[in-house]
Order: sequence, then C-alpha cells, then structure tokens
Amino acid sequence: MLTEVKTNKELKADPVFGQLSFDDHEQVVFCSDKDTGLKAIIGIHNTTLGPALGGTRMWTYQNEWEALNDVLRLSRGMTYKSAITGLNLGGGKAVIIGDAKTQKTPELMKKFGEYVHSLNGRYITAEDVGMETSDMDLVREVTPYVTGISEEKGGAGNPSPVTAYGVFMGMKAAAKYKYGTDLLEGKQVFVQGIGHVGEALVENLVEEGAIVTIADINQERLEAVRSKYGVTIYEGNDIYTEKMDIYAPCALGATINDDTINKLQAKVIAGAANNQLANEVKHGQLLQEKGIVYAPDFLINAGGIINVYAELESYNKAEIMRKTENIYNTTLEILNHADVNNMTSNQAALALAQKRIDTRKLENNS
Ligand SMILES: NC(=O)c1ccc[n+]([C@@H]2O[C@H](COP(=O)([O-])OP(=O)(O)OC[C@H]3O[C@@H](n4cnc5c(N)ncnc54)[C@H](O)[C@@H]3O)[C@@H](O)[C@H]2O)c1
Repeated sequence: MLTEVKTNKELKADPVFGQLSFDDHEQVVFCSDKDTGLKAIIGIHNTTLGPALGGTRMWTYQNEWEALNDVLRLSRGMTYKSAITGLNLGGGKAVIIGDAKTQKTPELMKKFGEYVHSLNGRYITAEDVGMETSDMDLVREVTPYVTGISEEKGGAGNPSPVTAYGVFMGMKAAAKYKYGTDLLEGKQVFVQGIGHVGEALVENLVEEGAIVTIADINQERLEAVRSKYGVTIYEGNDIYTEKMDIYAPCALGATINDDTINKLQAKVIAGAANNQLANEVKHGQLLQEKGIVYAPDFLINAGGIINVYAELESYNKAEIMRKTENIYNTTLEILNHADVNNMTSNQAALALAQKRIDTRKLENNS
C-alpha cells in the first residue's frame, strides 16, 4: 500500500469542519469499498427531533469536494424540512459518487446498505436523484434502516408523486400570495427537470390548465413528457431570460445564483429541487428586493418525506395526502410571517423550523 505525505500548502485547509455548510453536523461518515467501487458520504446533521432521515443521491460529481459540499448542504436541509413539517425526524443525507446509469450494481447498493446499518438507526436512508425504489429494496435486504421501499415489500412506494403534489400546493399558495388567486389556469409555468417529480408536477399543472414549458438535458424524457401531456419543450439557450409567471426548478440545486438572479423574469419560484438558492442569505434577499415570491424548497418539497415517514409511523395514504396538502397553509403562513417581520421567506421558514428544534432540545434537557 502506498501513502504520501503532503505539505500543508498542498492540502486544502479544513475540508470538513471548516466548510460553511458543515454547520454543526453531528457526524459525517466516509464509506469506501474497493470490490464494489463504492465511494459514499453520509451526513448526519441533527438528531434532536429523531433519527436523521434523508435520501441517497448518486451523481457524477466533478470531485470529492463537490460531493462533500452537496451532502452537507442536503443533510442540513433535511433537518429543517422535517422540523417545519412537524415530523419527529432529524436531518441526514447520503451521496454515492458515480454514474447511476453505469456504475450502480446490486452489490454496490447492498454494501452501501451495510454502512447505513453500521450506524444503528441514527441515519435512515431513502431514494433521491439516481435512485429507484428497487435500489431501496436491495438496501432493505441488509438493513431495516431504509424507507421508500416498494409497496410489494411493505413500503409506501415511490414518494415522487407525493413530493410533486406538495410542490403544487406550495406553488398555489405562492400564487395566491402574489396574484390574489391560487388558480394556476393560464399561468406560464416553466418546469426545469422532468424526472420523477417534475413529470408528476407537469401532470398536476396540466390538469389545472396552466401553460407548461418543460426543460431537461434528457431529450428522450422531453419527447415522452411532451407526447403524454401536450406541453411545450423549451428550445432556447437560456431559460432564465424567458418570460414566464412561475419558475419551477425540479432538477438540481443552486440555480438561483449571481448569474441567473438578475435575468429571472418569473414572479414566483416554486419547485422541488433542494437548495435552490446558491447563497441563502444573499439570494433570498435579492429575490425579495426584486418582488419575486420564493416558496422555500425545503418547505414545499416535503411530500416525499411525509410519504416515507408513513412507513415508520404506519399511517395511511389518506393521511399522507392530508399532511401534504397542508403545505399550502404552511407556505401562506410563512410568506405572511416574512412580510410582517420584514425577513425573506427562506429566513422565516428556517426560523420556524429552528424554533421547533430549540423547544425540543429544551424539553430533552429538562
Ligand atoms: N424524489 C423526491 O421525492 C424528492 C423529494 C424532495 C426533493 N427532491 C428533489 O427534487 C429534484 C428532482 O428529483 P427527482 O426525484 O425528480 O430526480 P430525477 O433524477 O428523477 O430527475 C431529475 C431530472 O433533472 C434533469 N436534469 C439534470 N440536470 C439538469 C439541467 N441542468 N437542466 C435541466 N434538467 C436537468 C435530469 O435529466 C432528470 O430528468 C432533486 O433536486 C431532488 O433532490 C426530490
């Protein structure tokens, strides 16, 4: 085995604890297995409200820094998502470095499951980008600490349609706040990313009579969704400059950034992607100044976690949908709270979530 000592200059300073996104994570676990090619990172941000639950993402990260930053940002987001949704869950997330299309094997998934199991339930996994319910079924073979498994195996099934319904509810609430009506009929909505959630959102929007344009990097999916729902495929070069009422980011995060924010034509942003604001404080504030209503991502995309939580708490589909529909009320509450207290919607949502965590911490310590 070869090892190498690097100088301080060659080593980037404070790669884990020093990252801004580290934000007091309780635990970060690096998982590696030579035989299956597994390279994964599990982030456990906070377990005050319960075990850290969050999906596993498999993605072709440019480098390990990007993967680490992603898992830290995502697991922190899960803490606030569960807190604001009223679930007794903490925040965690996992990333697997690699191409889900070519590198994901049953052996790799089971090895990953063994790492999840080694945490004894402090972290419970589920699916995220690059994962299917069948992958969670494989993980289930080696650990009980997994949700999002198929209905045949006793799970609540694919959470994506429920996530999409919650996003739809959040979008309607944001429209109500901006336009005085939550009817989306006739509204120009751009859905960026028409994967599991994006497609189901398109279905909800088309049913309501919205004018939907879709964008994706996968041409096959674009054609399939167009022919199924009769929507328009975006053919331009820069979606951010297009005239639209509502922008629904349903691909990856950080699409609201220094580059895009000044071009954005939408009056409402409501989508499924996690961590849409590249910088929560700066970009949240810029959106507010531009009069763009931002429905916080971690608030409106909670349908999926409500769905998988049902597997732990044994509640039924009707209860899942009732809780998800309530995202409408919470979004309106947050937008009004932000307005009255002169804060951004993201800050208002974070504050409400943090309050619940702080209260529980006090109870736990007393
Ligand atoms: N699945 C859920 O229940 C759930 C729950 C909460 C949050 N989310 C978040 O919602 C987003 C979508 O999740 P999903 O399950 O639909 O994932 P998915 O992998 O099924 O779909 C993502 C889609 O985005 C497309 N895409 C990737 N990069 C793109 C780009 N630059 N421009 C346009 N399209 C691009 C992909 O081709 C794919 O079709 C993710 O950010 C995920 O973390 C999902």
